[in-house]
Amino acid sequence: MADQISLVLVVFTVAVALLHFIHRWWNNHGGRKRSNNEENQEARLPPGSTGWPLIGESFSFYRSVTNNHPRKFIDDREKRYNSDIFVSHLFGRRVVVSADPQFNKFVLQNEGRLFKAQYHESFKALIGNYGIVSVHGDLHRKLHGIAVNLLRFERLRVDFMEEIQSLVHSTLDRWAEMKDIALQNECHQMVLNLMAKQLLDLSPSKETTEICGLFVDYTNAMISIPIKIPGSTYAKGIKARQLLIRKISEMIKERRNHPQVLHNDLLAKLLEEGSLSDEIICDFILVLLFAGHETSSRALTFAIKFLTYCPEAVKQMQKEHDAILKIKGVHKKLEWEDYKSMKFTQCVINETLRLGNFSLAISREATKDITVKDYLISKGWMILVFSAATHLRESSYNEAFIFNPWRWEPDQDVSNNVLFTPFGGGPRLCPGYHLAKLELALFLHIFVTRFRWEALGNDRTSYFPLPYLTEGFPIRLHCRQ
Ligand code: HEM
Repeated sequence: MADQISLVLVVFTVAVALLHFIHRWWNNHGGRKRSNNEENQEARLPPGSTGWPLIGESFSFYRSVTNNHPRKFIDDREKRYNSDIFVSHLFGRRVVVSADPQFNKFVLQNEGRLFKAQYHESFKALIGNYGIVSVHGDLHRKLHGIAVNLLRFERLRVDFMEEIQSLVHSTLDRWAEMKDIALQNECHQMVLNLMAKQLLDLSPSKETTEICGLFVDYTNAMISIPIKIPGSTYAKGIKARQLLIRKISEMIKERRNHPQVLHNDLLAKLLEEGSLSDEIICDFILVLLFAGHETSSRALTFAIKFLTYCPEAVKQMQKEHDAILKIKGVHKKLEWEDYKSMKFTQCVINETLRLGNFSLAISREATKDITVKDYLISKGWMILVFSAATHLRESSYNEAFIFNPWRWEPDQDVSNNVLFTPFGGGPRLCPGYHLAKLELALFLHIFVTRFRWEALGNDRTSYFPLPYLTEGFPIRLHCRQ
């Protein structure tokens, strides 16, 4: 027995020593030295570690972003290296992680010149050849311009204001009957219905529920291990993409065959444009559907979650919105001026976007060698623009982990705030920026004027791969009056 224990101890010690040796060798040779630069340039890489072979520092990163504290990964390394730009190795790639707001802004502004959005082939297979997020150059400029134009202020004012309110009201009628709802799922379906209506003129029906189901598979595949074997999450996502593209493509054919039937939606405007092929339109619509509902629906859920634990903010919201209702009358739809008058609501929205971090980090690839703070980032390196780190930095936001909408009262105009970038920046700045804020404001108006509510149980936040509440945030609704 003693012999066996000794043998186990020896094997264990040798294994630990071996792993330690591999770890050191990887950091000294594997991770750093594979840069295409000479020795003197290597020395100027940002500080950092490429962690363990293959897995790198993925586990520490994963633990941090799934544990309610997405800054921990950054905090630990900032302390260790005394730098907010450092090297790491995440999910199979060596990366430069940046929590430096000025450098982050520089990276996003220089998209297409010094950096480019670059995604793995498996992701591109889901997005399509012409999905706006993965195209570059002239085609990107054209598609981005079309998206900005389709979602600009004037369009929102005319085409979206009324529709959003009707859909939110009819959804909340249903919620009022249900009383207990799983808010996260419900918001997901509601925002998908909104996008389906605005993009494809589809009213809530069996078809939109089916599309929502396909989107679950599609979204899961975006964040899965990309193995395309029958039954795998990734394979299901590819299948969902095919079905979704087929649906959009059939709608395009139908519209081309029956031009006399008029539709007031974004697909109609894309067809009027006349310069895009059907394949481009299909990929474009699919990405808009995806980008437009995955982020906004989470923002709606988180806004209610944050408010739930901040009764003072709920009181102030109700005061603001009850006053608007009193002037308008209960049955009249809100107009643009009413939306613009929601001052405290804008603070709640900013704070929700800051604390919710619906786009935790944005990745880019360096297309040239770049020097920053005396560090050299070589061409081909991936850069992780960690906007959440800036949003949750104590030195920028006092008690950064506390929901405090009043912090935005002195300065609600965030357009030039380099510390606050929930919608990214530069040539890929989110074109749905204004729509998302409008959806949030109108939803909050209708929700707080119609309901009081309470949370049913405790929920935990995970930020990976997209922020979500682990229990789906079940709530009980009570009609006000
Ligand atoms: C709270 C809601 C939203 C947040 C936090 C958000 C965030 C972002 C961010 C950070 C980016 C930049 C990604 C990058 O630089 O790689 C982006 C891009 C994009 N967003 Fe949004 N978004 C939201 C809502 C929407 C909505 C409602 C739509 C459309 C209906 C939309 C459509 C897009 C599109 C098409 C892109 C790609 C732009 C490009 O690559 O040129 N987003 N979004």
